[in-house]
Amino acid sequence: MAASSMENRVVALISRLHDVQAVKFGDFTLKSGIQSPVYFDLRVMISYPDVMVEVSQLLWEKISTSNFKSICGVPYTALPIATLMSAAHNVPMLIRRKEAKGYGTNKLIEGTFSKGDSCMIVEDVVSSGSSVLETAQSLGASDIVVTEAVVLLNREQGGVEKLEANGIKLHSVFTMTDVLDVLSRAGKMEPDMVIKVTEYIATNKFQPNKEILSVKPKSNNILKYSERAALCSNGLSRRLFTIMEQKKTNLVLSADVTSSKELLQLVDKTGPHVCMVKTHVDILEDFNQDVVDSLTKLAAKHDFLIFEDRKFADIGNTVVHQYSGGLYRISEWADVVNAHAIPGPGVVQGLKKVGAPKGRACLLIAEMSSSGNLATGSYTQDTVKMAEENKDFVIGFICVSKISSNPSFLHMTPGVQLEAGQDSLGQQYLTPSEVIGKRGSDLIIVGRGIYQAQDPANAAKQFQIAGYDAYVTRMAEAMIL
Ligand SMILES: O=C(O)c1cc(=O)[nH]c(=O)n1[C@@H]1O[C@H](COP(=O)(O)O)[C@@H](O)[C@H]1O
Repeated sequence: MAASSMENRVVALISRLHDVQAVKFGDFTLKSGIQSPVYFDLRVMISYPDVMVEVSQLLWEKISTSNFKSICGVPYTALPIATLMSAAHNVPMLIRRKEAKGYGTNKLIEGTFSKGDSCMIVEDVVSSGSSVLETAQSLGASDIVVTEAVVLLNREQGGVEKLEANGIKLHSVFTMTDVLDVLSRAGKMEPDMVIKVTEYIATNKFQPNKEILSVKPKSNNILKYSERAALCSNGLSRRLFTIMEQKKTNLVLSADVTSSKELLQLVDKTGPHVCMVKTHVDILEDFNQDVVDSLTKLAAKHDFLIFEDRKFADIGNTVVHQYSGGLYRISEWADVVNAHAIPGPGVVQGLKKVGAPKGRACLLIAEMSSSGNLATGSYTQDTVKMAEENKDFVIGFICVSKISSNPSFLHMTPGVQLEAGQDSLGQQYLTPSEVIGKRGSDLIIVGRGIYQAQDPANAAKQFQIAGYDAYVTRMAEAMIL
C-alpha cells in the first residue's frame, strides 16, 4: 500500500534532520545523566527555518482534533516551534519561565489565561517525560489544566508511560524506531549502530518515578548455541541449536541443483559441514518420492535438518494443500519450511494445522537479500510480531540482520559469499563475518558459493570455518564489552 503523504513527509524530515546534524550517533550523556549511543539535538533547526516550519506543521497535524485553549512550548528548544504553531493557527501561547524573574510580576507563567483553561504542551524530544511533566506541574500551579502533550520524537524509553501515569496523553510524530528504520534504509546508518541503538532502547527504559534501569540482559549474541537451545520451547529449534554446537557449524547449504543425482551427491559430500540443507524441490527435473527418502537418510547420516524453501504466500486453505499434498507432499519430509507474512496470520495457521502435528516448524521471511525488495521497515516489524504470536510453530526468520532480541528465534541469512558482491539478477552478497559478526544473524545460507565451486566439500568447509569463527569472535567481543 502506498505510504500516506504524512508518512512521506515524516521520512523526508527524518532524513533532513540527519543531514543538518540534528541526529547524532556516538557516546552521549543525556540530561538524566545516563549514557546514550544516540543524541537528538533539535536546537540546530533554528538555523534551518524550513525545518522549523515543517516540524511545527507536523506537530500541529497531530493535535488538530484535540481540544485546548492555548499551547505551551517546553523551554527552550520547543519555544520557536510553539511560536510558529501559535502564529500559523491563531492559537494563544503561554510561556513557562524556568525561574521567576525575581522582580516585576515575578510570574512563572507568561500570557493571558483563566483558571481551568486547558493547555497543550509542545516538546521536541521525550525520553523519560520529566521535562513535559515539570512544565505541566508549573502550569498546574497556576490552575491551568494539562491532559495532552505533543512531541516530535518519542525515544521509546518510558516517557509515554510516565506521562500516562500522570494523566497526560502523549502524541508523537515519530519514534526512535522510525528514525532507525528511515536512516538504515537510506544507508545513513551502519547495521551495527542500528543494533546498538535498538538494544540500548530496549534495555534503557525510564521507570515511572524510579531511576532508569540500565540492566543489560545477555543479548542473543553472547549466549552460546547450547544456552539458546535450552531457551527454545520448539523441539526443532532446540535440535538445530544443539547440532550447531555439536558440529561447530552455522552453515545452511542451499542445494539449488536441478538433478536428484547431483543433489544427493552434493549433500553427501557437504553433509559433515552443515547443520541444515535447504532445497527447492520444484527445480528438480526428475523429482520423485525416492529422492526425499534418500535425502532423509543423509540427514540422519550427517545429522542435519531439511528445510524446503517453498516460500508459501497464500491464504491458509491453499497453503494447507500446497504443504500436505500435490506432487511433493512437503510436510511429510521437510523439517522446516518458510513463508511470506504478506497474507496475514492465516498463512501460519494453515501451515501450523498441517505441520505442528508432525513436529515441523516454519520460518517467516522478514527481510530479503535481493536489491530493491520490499520486505523492510514496518513490514519487517510486523513479521516479527506475527512470529511472536506463533512462537510454538514459527522458530525464526529469513533476514539480513538480527531483528528480534528473543534468544529462541533463529535468524537465517541468505546471500552469502566469502567476498561481498552481487550476481547479475539482483542477489546481493555479504561475507560470513559481516552477517554473523556485525549484523548478529545466527546462520548463513550458501548456494552457489558451494555447489558451483570446483570442490564443493572444501568450499562448504571454508564457509563453516568462516561462519563459526565469526560467531566465536562476536561472543568474545560481547563478553569483553
Ligand atoms: O528464503 C531464502 O532462502 C532466500 C531469501 C532471500 O531473501 N534471498 C535468497 O537468496 N534466498 C534463497 O537463498 C539461496 C541463495 O542462493 P545463492 O545466491 O546461490 O547463495 C537461494 O536458494 C534463494 O532462493
